[in-house]
Amino acid sequence: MTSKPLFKRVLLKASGEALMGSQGFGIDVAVVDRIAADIAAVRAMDVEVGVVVGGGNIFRGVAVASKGGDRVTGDHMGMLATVINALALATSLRKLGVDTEVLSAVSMPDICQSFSQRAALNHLKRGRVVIFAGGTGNPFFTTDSAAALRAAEMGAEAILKGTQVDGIYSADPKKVPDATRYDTLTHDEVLNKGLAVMDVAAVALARENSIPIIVFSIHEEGEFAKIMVGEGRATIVRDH
Ligand SMILES: Nc1ncnc2c1ncn2[C@@H]1O[C@H](COP(=O)(O)OP(=O)(O)OP(=O)(O)O)[C@@H](O)[C@H]1O
Ligand SMILES: O=c1ccn([C@@H]2O[C@H](COP(=O)(O)O)[C@@H](O)[C@H]2O)c(=O)[nH]1
Repeated sequence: MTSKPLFKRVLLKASGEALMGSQGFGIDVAVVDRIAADIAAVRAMDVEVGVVVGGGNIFRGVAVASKGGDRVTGDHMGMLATVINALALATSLRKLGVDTEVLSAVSMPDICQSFSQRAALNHLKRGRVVIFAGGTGNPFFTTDSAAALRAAEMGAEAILKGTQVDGIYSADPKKVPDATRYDTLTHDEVLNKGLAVMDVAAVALARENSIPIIVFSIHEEGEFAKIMVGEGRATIVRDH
């Protein structure tokens, strides 16, 4: 691929659920290795890459709350799940020779560095992939919100949401098979139409900071790099 990348610094939100592959739970190392290779390809284009990884393959706080458990404890467990995924992804990236640092919103200094904006920017400028673990560090949020927050803090030019589907549809395509797919939308349209591919707080934060959101399938090998040069299949959410 010879085209010049569209962005100098991006934030990838990598689906946690994707990491379990065809298993019902946990981490399929082959899948993590493949996603790491896709990130390495974008890094090789000299793009600075931050990554927020979800935790849906291991734990979501709402699952506890729906069974009568304590939501905050459930969310703490979900945040820990994102740290597990971040460590797995960092391991796969390092195997490929990609300099990578994990920064967690929840302090656990024996395992990884704690997040600070200053440290993160420093790592990015030195060419390291930075994986933001622990979400926002607060319950009642999701890693989509963490992605929008870290993108704003890092001055990222775009959020790339690598998820289970290849874009934003008129309804959840997993539930409504004849839902239609959008090529482009504005942040307001995503919010006003109630398109639930990303949570409201995340879309609102991206809108306030004029950060485009590009939704694509993380299951398509090489798609991340294609999108960086304006190719590939995705829905683009932007102000105009
Ligand atoms: N209008 C819509 N267009 C596209 N997908 C939608 C829409 N509404 C709901 N969805 C669903 O949203 C899902 C993405 O949500 P979510 O962020 O929870 O999953 P994820 O990317 O796997 O993240 P994680 O596992 O890290 O939480 C898609 O897989 C899709 O089924
Ligand atoms: O800022 C955050 C981010 C995440 N959580 C909890 O973690 C899980 C997993 O994240 P997903 O975005 O769903 O993949 C989430 O369901 C929350 O329980 C959080 O509390 N705060």
